[in-house]
Amino acid sequence: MTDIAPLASIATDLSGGRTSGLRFLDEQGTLAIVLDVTGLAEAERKPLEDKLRAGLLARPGVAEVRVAMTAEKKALTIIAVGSGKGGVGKSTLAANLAVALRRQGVKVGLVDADIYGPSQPRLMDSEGVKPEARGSKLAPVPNAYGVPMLSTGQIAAPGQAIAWRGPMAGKALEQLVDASWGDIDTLVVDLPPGTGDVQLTMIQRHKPAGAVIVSTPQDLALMDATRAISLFEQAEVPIIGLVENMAGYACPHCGEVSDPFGCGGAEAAAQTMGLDFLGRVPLSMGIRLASDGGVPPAAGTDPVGEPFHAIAAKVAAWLAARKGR
Ligand SMILES: Nc1ncnc2c1ncn2[C@@H]1O[C@H](COP(=O)(O)OP(=O)(O)OP(=O)(O)O)[C@@H](O)[C@H]1O
Repeated sequence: MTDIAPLASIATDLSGGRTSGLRFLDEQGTLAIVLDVTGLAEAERKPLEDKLRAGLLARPGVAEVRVAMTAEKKALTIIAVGSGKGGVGKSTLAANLAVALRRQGVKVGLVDADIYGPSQPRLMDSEGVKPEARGSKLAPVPNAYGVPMLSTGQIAAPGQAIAWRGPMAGKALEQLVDASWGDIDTLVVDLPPGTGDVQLTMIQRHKPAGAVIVSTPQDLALMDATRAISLFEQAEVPIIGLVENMAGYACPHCGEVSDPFGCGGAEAAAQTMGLDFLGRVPLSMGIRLASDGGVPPAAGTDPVGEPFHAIAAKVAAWLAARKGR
């Protein structure tokens, strides 16, 4: 019988210490081995498995190698992006936050759980692309911005998701969050506006690490935002901070800055509530045009992307501080 110890040592070397449980299953030289692929991207796993198998098969007495791949189910850090009401730019912020975090080195994915208006496929330039199944799980759709994404818009027929209630919405969210995310460790989740079923499922089942709340500056939007904030606070989900969107409009012709929705309301509200203010994104034609064209402003070098980078830097610092705790 071939000696196991030298084979185990070869396997350790070939896999960078990821193998265990090496044993012969029969007298004919069938070898079984466990390969821990935790933290490896999907594309890295197969080559490693092949290398290990080839290395072992090259040894005398080994006729077949059965590799069992295992991976620890890692807990994803979820950042929920919410708003009190629709149309305040929550999806725009979620997309750009994800892209900007990626640029800052965070391994981030994006989940579009906005069943009333899934807009991430458009924002991330992957409209019409359906996610494939990887085993029993969905494989996130890649894009040019390095932020794999899954959207309710990709798993439901157009207009169908809006009718989802409680269990259906919960199941959809489950599929999106519990997908085959590979080496992604942080998920930005674009929630529907308000405080409905999806928010409750998100909070109860997937416990976000923190929430970013988006509001426009006017009082009514801020009142709605306050409701979204209290939902998270009641569930003990920390509020990472508040973002003021569509604040201040610079006229493309004369350059004069006006404030159609007011300005500074969200910052003042954050102060009153004892929350961090993450930043202000101006109302800008550039942001609207780039977003509708499937190019998140944070992906380019145009100055319109800068506010998103500043906000993402604060969120990244929050994530780093949380890790250090
Ligand atoms: N700062 C901005 N400047 C200009 N246009 C913006 C800005 N933020 C968002 N928009 C535009 O406003 C519209 C609504 O934005 P978005 O879809 O992000 O809002 P939302 O809060 O996610 O809405 P919903 O809840 O309906 O999904 C989009 O056309 C978007 O391009």
